[in-house]
Amino acid sequence: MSAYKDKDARINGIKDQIRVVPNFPKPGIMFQDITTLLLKPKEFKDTIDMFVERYKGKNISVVAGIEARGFIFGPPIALAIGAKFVPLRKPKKLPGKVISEEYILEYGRDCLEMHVGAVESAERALVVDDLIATGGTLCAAINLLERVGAEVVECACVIELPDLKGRERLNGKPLYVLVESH
Ligand SMILES: O=P(O)(O)OC[C@H]1O[C@H](OP(=O)(O)OP(=O)(O)O)[C@H](O)[C@@H]1O
Ligand SMILES: Nc1ncnc2[nH]cnc12
Repeated sequence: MSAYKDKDARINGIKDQIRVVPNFPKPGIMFQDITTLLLKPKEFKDTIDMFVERYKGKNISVVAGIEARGFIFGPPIALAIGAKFVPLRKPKKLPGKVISEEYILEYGRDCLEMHVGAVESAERALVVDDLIATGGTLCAAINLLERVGAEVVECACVIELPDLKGRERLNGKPLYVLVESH
């Protein structure tokens, strides 16, 4: 689902603050830069508020944020809905026992890890990131959570690159995005 199609008045303001940088980090990539959105308190707050309005009261006990940019949007959402925040990190960053999932990116390969014991069986989880491109990263995050028995209620991203069809890799898990970029 995309809030963009709902024509919420806040959406255009959010979209306008995302800078598109051609050919970064590699030729042919149109990089969606959310650091410019973070410089604008109103639009940054609108972004968080829109997610909080959607997920408050949905009995979500864990917000899982994906390194690095999911660490910007995930924690304020978690605090506002009364959920814990669990970081899903790149390899060798977490000090405790972890489970790992490898995945393929638009511009390379990577791996996500989660601390064993951070999420318990039957918990209701929301996965948060800034952007879905090919969907490989979100797919790895969903797998990590489901391996420990959690129910992934939805994935939430600020931006979707719909041309890359990442949604189709989420095995039917719902995805909610605020902005589509072509
Ligand atoms: O849908 P996908 O094709 O998997 O791509 C989306 C992922 O790519 C970006 O992160 P990146 O891997 O560049 O890491 P970073 O946030 O640490 O820079 C973005 O923040 C998502 O996490
Ligand atoms: N085009 C893009 N912009 C920003 N982050 C990305 N991650 C994968 N593709 C991306």
